[in-house]
Amino acid sequence: MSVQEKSAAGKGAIAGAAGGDTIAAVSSGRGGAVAVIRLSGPAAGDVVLALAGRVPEPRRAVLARLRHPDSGEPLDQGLVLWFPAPRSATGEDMAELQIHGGRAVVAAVLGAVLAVPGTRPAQAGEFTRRAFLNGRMDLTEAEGLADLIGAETQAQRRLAFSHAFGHLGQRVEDWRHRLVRAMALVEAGIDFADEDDVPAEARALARPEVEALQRELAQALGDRRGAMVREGALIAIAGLPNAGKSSLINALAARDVAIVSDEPGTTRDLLEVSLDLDGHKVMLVDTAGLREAEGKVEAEGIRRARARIAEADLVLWVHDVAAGPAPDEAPEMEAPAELWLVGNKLDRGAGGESVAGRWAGRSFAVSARSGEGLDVLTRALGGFVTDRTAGGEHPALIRERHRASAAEASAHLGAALAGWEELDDALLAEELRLAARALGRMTGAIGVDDLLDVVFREFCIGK
Ligand SMILES: Nc1nc2c(ncn2[C@@H]2O[C@H](COP(=O)(O)OP(=O)(O)OP(=O)(O)O)[C@@H](O)[C@H]2O)c(=O)[nH]1
Repeated sequence: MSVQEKSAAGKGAIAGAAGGDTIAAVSSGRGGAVAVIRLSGPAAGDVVLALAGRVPEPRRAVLARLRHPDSGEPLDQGLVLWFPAPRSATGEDMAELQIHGGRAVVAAVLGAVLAVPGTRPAQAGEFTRRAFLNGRMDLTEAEGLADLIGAETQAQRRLAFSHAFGHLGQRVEDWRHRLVRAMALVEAGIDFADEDDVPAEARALARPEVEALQRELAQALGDRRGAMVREGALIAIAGLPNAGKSSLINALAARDVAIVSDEPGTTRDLLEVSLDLDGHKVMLVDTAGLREAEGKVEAEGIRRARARIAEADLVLWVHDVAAGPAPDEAPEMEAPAELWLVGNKLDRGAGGESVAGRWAGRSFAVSARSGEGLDVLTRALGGFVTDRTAGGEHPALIRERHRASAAEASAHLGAALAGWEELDDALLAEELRLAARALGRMTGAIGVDDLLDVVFREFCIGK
């Protein structure tokens, strides 16, 4: 079979879901010794034939000299891989050229690839978009892949990995299938309305399943672990002016990121630093000293600080041990999720005294200046994030998009359950259908054209 015939056969199998162009891009990062050029689309085989002189056996790396298709000039020697449709990452004919990573080599080979008719440069995320359109992955897997590529910490990598390889998608599809079964039962009431005993019985059978789904959705919505791993646990550093908040952040971040000065009220705005703490992403937020503001700017800083403290997973209340005994509790604060006391400036005062009351077991003594006590605090922070993100199954919902879909589904299930006895069959079935639709949008099984640009623009070119 010629390459063209092979390509045509492959294209038939995938019903041309992503259009007829063949896309090409450098998929490896800059500056490596080896560069990878990927191709996807019906002309991928033509390109390999034109540059390498032959198309290798599927999925076998073959060393080949690559020439310009027009001039015949040798450009480089490298490995060529051929993945005919539909067993390829995108579901289309694909090829990969592994060549030397030099700038001129890459430019020459990519130029030669794009000289073959029917090829064009790929847009960001276009390979993955084609994989989605050809049914090789669902939308949550595509998002997981974006997160896997962007993962900065090991916890993010682990979460993204399970997400990229179907964990979330399977759970959502399971919910949706159960919901569709419940809906079929309710609809049986519509179809057999003239048979007296069917409607009531079918409804009664569907109800426990809908209740169970509602419970599972509520539990998934209440689980913040996914967001905490992906976006980082938010740790706010609060305290009176001059307590050493900025110095503590600098010491924890081991770099000078916050302005440190001995003039109270220096931190007028919020400064956020992202850290990798024991493999977990943590966002440290330096908040303006909470006190009666002297100026408008400082007042605004304090307002923002309070808002951020209210959303924090943990607040470290920094206290200057040289300024007197630790307060019994943090002054002027709405109760945050969790509050620890950090007695700072240990180098200047006693300070290490045990603290009772609400701080017991959650107080630390450090010196941001000398570094004393910081190792204990850092370990405790790592332990806090590990505790909050570990355990049980992988979180079901990771992004805001997932939460919004799940919340929408849950609202429809709530409406269905609230009206279970009164609603007529058609209205009840409609609530269940809308809930199933909201879940379907999460995996991309249903009506997501409007979402694709948003999801795939996160990717880099070549992925
Ligand atoms: N001796 C000593 N001085 C410290 C320590 N930490 C901070 N300081 C000093 O305390 C002063 C205030 O420190 P900052 O880090 O700016 O305090 P802040 O809480 O961020 O202050 P505001 O921005 O005004 O709210 C500076 O002069 C620091 O050098 C410490 O551990 N020991």
